[in-house]
Amino acid sequence: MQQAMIIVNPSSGQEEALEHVRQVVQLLRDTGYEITVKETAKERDATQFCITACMECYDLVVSIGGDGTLHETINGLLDQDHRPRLGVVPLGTVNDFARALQIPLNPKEAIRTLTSSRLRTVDIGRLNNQLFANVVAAGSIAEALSCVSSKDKTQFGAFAYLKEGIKEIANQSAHPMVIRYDGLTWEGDSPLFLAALTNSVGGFETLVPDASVDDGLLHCFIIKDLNIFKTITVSMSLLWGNLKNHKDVIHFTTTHVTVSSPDSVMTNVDGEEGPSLPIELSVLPSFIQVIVPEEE
Ligand SMILES: Nc1ncnc2c1ncn2[C@@H]1O[C@H](COP(=O)(O)OP(=O)(O)OP(=O)(O)O)[C@@H](O)[C@H]1O
Repeated sequence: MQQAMIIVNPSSGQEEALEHVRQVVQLLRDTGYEITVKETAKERDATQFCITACMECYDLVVSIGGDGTLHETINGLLDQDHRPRLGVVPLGTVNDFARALQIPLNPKEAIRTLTSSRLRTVDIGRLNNQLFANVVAAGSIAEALSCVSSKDKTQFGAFAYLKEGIKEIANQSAHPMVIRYDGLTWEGDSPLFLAALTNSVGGFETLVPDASVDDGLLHCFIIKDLNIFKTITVSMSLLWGNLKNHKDVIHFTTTHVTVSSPDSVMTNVDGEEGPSLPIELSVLPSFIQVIVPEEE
């Protein structure tokens, strides 16, 4: 019999997570899985549970929660020989990973998708000694994004991030950064360096429209030091899906990049606060298999 582990953050999804778990258990049991349910109580629990699933050769891990729970779950796959398939039931406010894979954002529909026979092979990123599923941002805007409240995210969606980002640029708080990739070095003041694996970043599917989950690439952006007027034009470019062509934005794709600064600069990793610079990023191509909806 195949074994599935359900990792659930009971505090996500307006406290309805446990009701969704009951449906997932029923569905997967009917499909012939033996089920283990693990509820997270604190940071890193999801990582520990996923490590157990790898060591005990589970066939499937289902992450029920927001992008934070998903991020912690995939971190259990680091340096493991056996990596279970992944199912996702998105209960967060942004759900970038589900968006990028066209997994329904409605939890009930996402649960039905778990019986799909279609798997998608997906790249994962490595940041120093941890993994990420979607995006790493560094700089003063990244710091501001970590402070976006759940209330604002629920109320304004992706625009809550835009609001904080614009406010931060208006504060003119760029940091000196040194960014090295493919034998090249960029040095200058920047309020934001961003590396995305997927086309959905902070709920914006227009930021990196051409990124795909299996292209083996980090899609990187360096925003140059901006004044208020340029901030508006950069924001418009983001919304229109052509940020990479803006003259105050440097865009490149790579498989390996390092970012450092003489200042103390924080990062944001998959929407949660990350380590401070320096960071080294790389791609782990075709790292996991994720259950996605059947093709129409
Ligand atoms: N039982 C728990 N109670 C409170 N927090 C928890 C619990 N279990 C895990 N956490 C922490 O909550 C963090 C955020 O969880 P998650 O992203 O799933 O939910 P969310 O905040 O609803 O989503 P979003 O960030 O998209 O709004 C996780 O990174 C984890 O460290």
